[in-house]
Amino acid sequence: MLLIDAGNTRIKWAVPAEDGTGRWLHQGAVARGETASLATVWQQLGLAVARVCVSNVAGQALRETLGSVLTQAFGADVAVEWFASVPERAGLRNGYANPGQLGCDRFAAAIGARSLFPGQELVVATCGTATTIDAVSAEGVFVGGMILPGLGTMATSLALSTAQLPQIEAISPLAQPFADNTVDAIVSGCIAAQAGAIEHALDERRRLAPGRALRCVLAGGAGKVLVPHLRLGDTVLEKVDNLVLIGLYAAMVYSG
Ligand SMILES: Nc1ncnc2c1ncn2[C@@H]1O[C@H](COP(=O)(O)OP(=O)(O)OP(=O)(O)O)[C@@H](O)[C@H]1O
Ligand SMILES: CC(C)(CO)[C@@H](O)C(=O)NCCC(=O)O
Ligand SMILES: [K+]
Repeated sequence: MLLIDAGNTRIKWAVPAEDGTGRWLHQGAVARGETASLATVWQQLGLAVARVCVSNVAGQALRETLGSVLTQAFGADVAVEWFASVPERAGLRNGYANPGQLGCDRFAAAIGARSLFPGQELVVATCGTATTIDAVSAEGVFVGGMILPGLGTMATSLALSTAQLPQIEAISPLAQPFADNTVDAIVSGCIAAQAGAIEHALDERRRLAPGRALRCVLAGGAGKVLVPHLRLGDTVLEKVDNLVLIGLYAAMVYSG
């Protein structure tokens, strides 16, 4: 089995072990523009892949490229499931008014979070190109969520929209919130916006589902930058890598 998380910036993939442990035998990631290089990567691993499950939020052109890369690597007979947001899957009910409108990576991430923390009240924050902060109830309902620019996207939008603000090369942890230079001030502002949105979402969820122990599941590349800045009170933080891939795996092996 091959699992693929095609995001707007990067394509992440993994091959799970067949022993049901959810351990990865192989994994990798490429920039979206390098999708074609995956054919050689996969061929060189000599994988015998019968089934592929893809979460793609990067559009139709990427879907076509990925489709032909999969055919090139594994032959025309390989069974590809294009994972989609549906009203219910793997024990998770989709609370979107129009279930198909929900990004399939968010649906997969929620299934993944629930497979790791079953029966728990969850707020799932995924920090990629966009940041999404979603509520998943203890009963297994994707309640709904928030979408905001991701950490890098926020910083880049400032550089693009202003004369004097530079593009930030790498966001490193900050010593102090009130910075004494431009780069650190941008970083501090964007981190505060991201961390503040997550804290706000947790507050709202505590208000709407009072008296329930809440877990904050944090995923995505920018998550590690945010960890030291999050004020969570008694909410337990669970930092998880590859949450979308974990969710695709859980959906593929689910037997309700
Ligand atoms: N050390 C870091 N410094 C700055 N930004 C970072 C850092 N680590 C991650 N990011 C930011 O995190 C985001 C990348 O996270 P991640 O790798 O999970 O997403 P992605 O795979 O690129 O996104 P997508 O799934 O949307 O394709 C980008 O917005 C990037 O700018
Ligand atoms: C929000 C993103 C970009 C996060 O990757 C993706 O889930 C997406 O394109 N979603 C579609 C819109 C929605 O989820 O409501
Ligand atoms: K768009």
